[in-house]
Amino acid sequence: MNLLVTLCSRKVDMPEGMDAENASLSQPFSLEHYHVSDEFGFVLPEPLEDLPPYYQPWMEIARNVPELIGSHSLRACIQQMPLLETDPLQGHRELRLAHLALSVMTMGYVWQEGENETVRVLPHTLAVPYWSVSQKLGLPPILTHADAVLVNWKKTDPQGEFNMENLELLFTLPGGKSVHGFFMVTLLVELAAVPGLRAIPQVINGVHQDNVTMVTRALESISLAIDGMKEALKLMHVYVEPSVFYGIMRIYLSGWKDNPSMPDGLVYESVQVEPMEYSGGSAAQSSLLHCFDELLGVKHEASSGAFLKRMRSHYMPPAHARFIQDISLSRPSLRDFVLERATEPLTAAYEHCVARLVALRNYHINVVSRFITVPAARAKELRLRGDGSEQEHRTITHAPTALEERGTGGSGIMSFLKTIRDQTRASTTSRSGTA
Ligand code: HEM
Repeated sequence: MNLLVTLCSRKVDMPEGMDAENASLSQPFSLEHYHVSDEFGFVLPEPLEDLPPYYQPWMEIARNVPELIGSHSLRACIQQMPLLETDPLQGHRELRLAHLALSVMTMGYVWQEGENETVRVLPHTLAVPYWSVSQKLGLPPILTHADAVLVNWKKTDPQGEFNMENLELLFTLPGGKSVHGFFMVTLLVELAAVPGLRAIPQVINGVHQDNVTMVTRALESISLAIDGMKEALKLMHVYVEPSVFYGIMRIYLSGWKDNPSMPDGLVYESVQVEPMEYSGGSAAQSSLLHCFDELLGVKHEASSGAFLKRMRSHYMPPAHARFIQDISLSRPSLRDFVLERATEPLTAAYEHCVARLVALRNYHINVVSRFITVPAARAKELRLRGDGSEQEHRTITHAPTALEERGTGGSGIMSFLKTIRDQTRASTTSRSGTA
């Protein structure tokens, strides 16, 4: 078999006006080629903490979004902000920090007064540079997982470990400690996956070299990494308060696509006259599970598959989307290789991987139930009966009703997540299924 993996990077579907690189090349499959770090995976290594002094007007507002929302003055501050050029921004890291700062301001601007007093127009002082930076990066002009998690961190002690006590957010949103918990636990899930990402080239190159042992070992590493992701996800229960997530934070993560509170979308002033629609931030935009799905040959059902494809095409850094794409195009596929070789350790390693992925998705469903389904039911009950503590009233009864039953994609959350879990289970090579 050819030692070289042929990678046909197709043009990733991008929103109108955005360019994606389009490369066709032949080389062994490697992470580096896709801006995936050996040490940090999809997380941006050592993100910048500040922009040049010219951008202080942005940074001062972006760093104080929760306070300015609290005093109902964020919108006024943004309207008075000077219109800054984006040409002075140098390189990928400055652009990513600028996108994050502009994203945090935008979410605050739109949702400052909750779901009933939304806006139709994002002022040009924010919309024009935001659109420009988004185009340069190939990201949408809304807060994404790539902003809120992948670049929104620093270590308190640079020599210290990656743990919750040693991680700080660069920018935050209303919700206090739970915002830190939510984004940093998600960051730890990304980091836990890194050994699994490092094993992906070994699987693909191993299949091409017809090296059963290499593929088997790499699959075992991926299983361990998926278990590590699940362990990290458990920290959500320690660091995030469900009522705060549901009642305070969630609206700031929601978008203006399929959202009844903003049925027409949002006009980006001086960018385009017609309103535009974008989905809110979600870890469905993380590249991790997309990679493992493509590697293992998980086939999603039409509607959930379409949602995931949209997340991949429009809401991830283009290099990461190409990574996923090229995993999916690699031939022979891992699944065909496993079926064809049919050796006991290889098949067991593959089945185990699928089972671990099902277990992770099952755990995630429990998390979603605790952080969305249960508080949503409680909010409904409180609205009907009017009892409950003052604290409860301050948090969950103010949650947006438009988001009650829906995910950021507007889907019925639980049936969506269970379908994806069941399709994962169905990719097993045995008839009886696993997990
Ligand atoms: C409090 C914590 C969390 C909640 C409430 C939550 C909620 C949700 C919801 C509602 C969806 C449906 C799609 C959408 O609305 O965007 C979703 C999808 C998804 N979430 Fe989470 N999530 C949480 C944490 C995480 C974390 C830490 C990860 C891992 C990086 C993650 C990974 C995913 C993935 C990959 C999907 C797409 C469905 C799938 O592939 O199984 N979530 N999540």
